[in-house]
Amino acid sequence: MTTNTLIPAQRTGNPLLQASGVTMRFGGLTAVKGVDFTVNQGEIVGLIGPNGAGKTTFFNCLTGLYVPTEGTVKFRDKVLPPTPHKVTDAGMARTFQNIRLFANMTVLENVLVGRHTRTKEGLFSALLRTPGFKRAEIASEKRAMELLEFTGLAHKRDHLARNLPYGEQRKLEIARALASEPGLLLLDEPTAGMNPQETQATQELVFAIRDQGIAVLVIEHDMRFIFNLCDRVAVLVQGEKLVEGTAETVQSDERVVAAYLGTPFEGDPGAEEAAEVQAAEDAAHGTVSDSTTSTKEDR
Ligand SMILES: Nc1ncnc2c1ncn2[C@@H]1O[C@H](COP(=O)(O)OP(=O)(O)OP(=O)(O)O)[C@@H](O)[C@H]1O
Repeated sequence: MTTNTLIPAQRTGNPLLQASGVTMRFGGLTAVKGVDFTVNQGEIVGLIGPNGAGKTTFFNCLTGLYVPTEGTVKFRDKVLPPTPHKVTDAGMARTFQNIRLFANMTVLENVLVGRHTRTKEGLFSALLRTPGFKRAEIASEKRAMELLEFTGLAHKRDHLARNLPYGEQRKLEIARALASEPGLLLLDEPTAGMNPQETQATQELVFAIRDQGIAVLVIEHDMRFIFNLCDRVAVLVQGEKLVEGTAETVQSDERVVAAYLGTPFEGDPGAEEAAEVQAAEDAAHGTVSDSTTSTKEDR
């Protein structure tokens, strides 16, 4: 991976993204409830939680896809504009849970599309192919090639996106997001469907991105990936932030284990269920068994 083409890291630790009291309701359902959340410059932060916990909804609130029902999201101390396009202009870029590439465009063209927020030339100069437009076009292509080298895709520049293997499509999504020169990159399940080698490569890529001074916020179900990668992890459960801290803090928190696995079992596995079945059978046959009186508290 070539990393020397990008700007060196400036890791100051200042707040970059600040969400305060973010709530998102869909009709009667509150998907995200009063979440406070910060990403500092130079950090890799993870957002985890069981299925349906509200992670993607929260992401969508951060990236302008949804306007939160309550609360504010600030990026570099300014309240974020409420549309994805303006959020990208402001310096936040994202990838999606389901890959969204232009399948029939080449790898290079996909990255060039990602550059459009950073080029000032308008439609008029593009149609007339003014000198200014040509200069901007050359600069854009140079930058796009740097990003393809950085993500290890330079040799595939002329391949159609749809012909790339799955892992490379995910990398291309990241290259395209980086093309908007973000200060913060948001990754929604970047390793979904990847094999262990691809997951490892993604981990290295995310570290390299952070080393270029870009903060990263990542949603992921792969716990090993998250705990290896992140400086800090926040856990959402039923729309609320349950715990936030280092990998060690989160891993050792019993509430997190309970949220993922259900309440920890006490007693003999299956004993309570067996007692219920026995009681039902006894009731059906008009008999009484000792097991009917056995409860978890008794044991
Ligand atoms: N557009 C929507 N309209 C109505 N309900 C929604 C909408 N989007 C999400 N929800 C609901 O909000 C809750 C949170 O969903 P969300 O997709 O944010 O969870 P998640 O943590 O990202 O889940 P997963 O890990 O399965 O992707 C769920 O109950 C979901 O059904």
